[in-house]
Amino acid sequence: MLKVHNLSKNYGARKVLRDISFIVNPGEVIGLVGENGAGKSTLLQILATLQKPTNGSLSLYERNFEDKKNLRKQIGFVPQEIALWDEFTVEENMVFFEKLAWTNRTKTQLKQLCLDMKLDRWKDPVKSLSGGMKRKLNIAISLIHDPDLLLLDEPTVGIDLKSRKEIGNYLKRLAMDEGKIIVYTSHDMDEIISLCDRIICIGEDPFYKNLLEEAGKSIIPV
Ligand SMILES: Nc1ncnc2c1ncn2[C@@H]1O[C@H](COP(=O)(O)OP(=O)(O)OP(=O)(O)O)[C@@H](O)[C@H]1O
Repeated sequence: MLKVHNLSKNYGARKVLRDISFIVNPGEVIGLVGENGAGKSTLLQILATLQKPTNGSLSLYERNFEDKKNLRKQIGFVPQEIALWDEFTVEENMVFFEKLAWTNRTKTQLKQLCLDMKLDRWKDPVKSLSGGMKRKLNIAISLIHDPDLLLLDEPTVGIDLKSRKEIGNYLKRLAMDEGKIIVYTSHDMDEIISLCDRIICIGEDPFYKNLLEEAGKSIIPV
């Protein structure tokens, strides 16, 4: 279970997140929506332990977020910016990140993760991949250490519709079958509506809340 209690984040005088509290249960896919600059990436980075909140407390399965070293073993993060070794092949990238992970994986398992993400360019250098293919590889890398909490910041930008649906279904199954917690930001409301169990609306603008309520989605009050 992920618990966030009275979380705030200021950048200097700018108050980005104000007093946010919510709980996410194992097996849930949570959408994070809001206008540009609302604070979605900031919240994801705090959940990924990459930023400290100004105030508030967080825990994942009762492990406090002060315990970063152990917590990071339980968290997978796909940032907005693609972070890969361009000169290396897909295989070499997967093997490199496997060495940094805490779980040992065979090459067959690593290759299967790429195939699960609809990426079949195992022997090709990353620099020869399209933007969407690089994003698929980024998602596969985030899954290598089998995290309990998976955080994805606009992961499907540039990915074709068919692959997006397949990756979405894969993530949903991961949550349902293995109890993973998935928190996901996207500006694609159709994707959010079809993929997410519950949704957090960040920011003051009621646009997203109204739209989601009209679509009959469950909104997490923060
Ligand atoms: N490191 C930083 N230093 C100062 N201000 C920051 C920093 N990072 C983000 N901000 C500001 O915090 C606010 C929230 O930014 P954030 O990237 O979290 O928004 P977002 O909801 O993810 O936006 P988008 O939909 O455009 O990706 C913005 O006003 C941004 O300018």
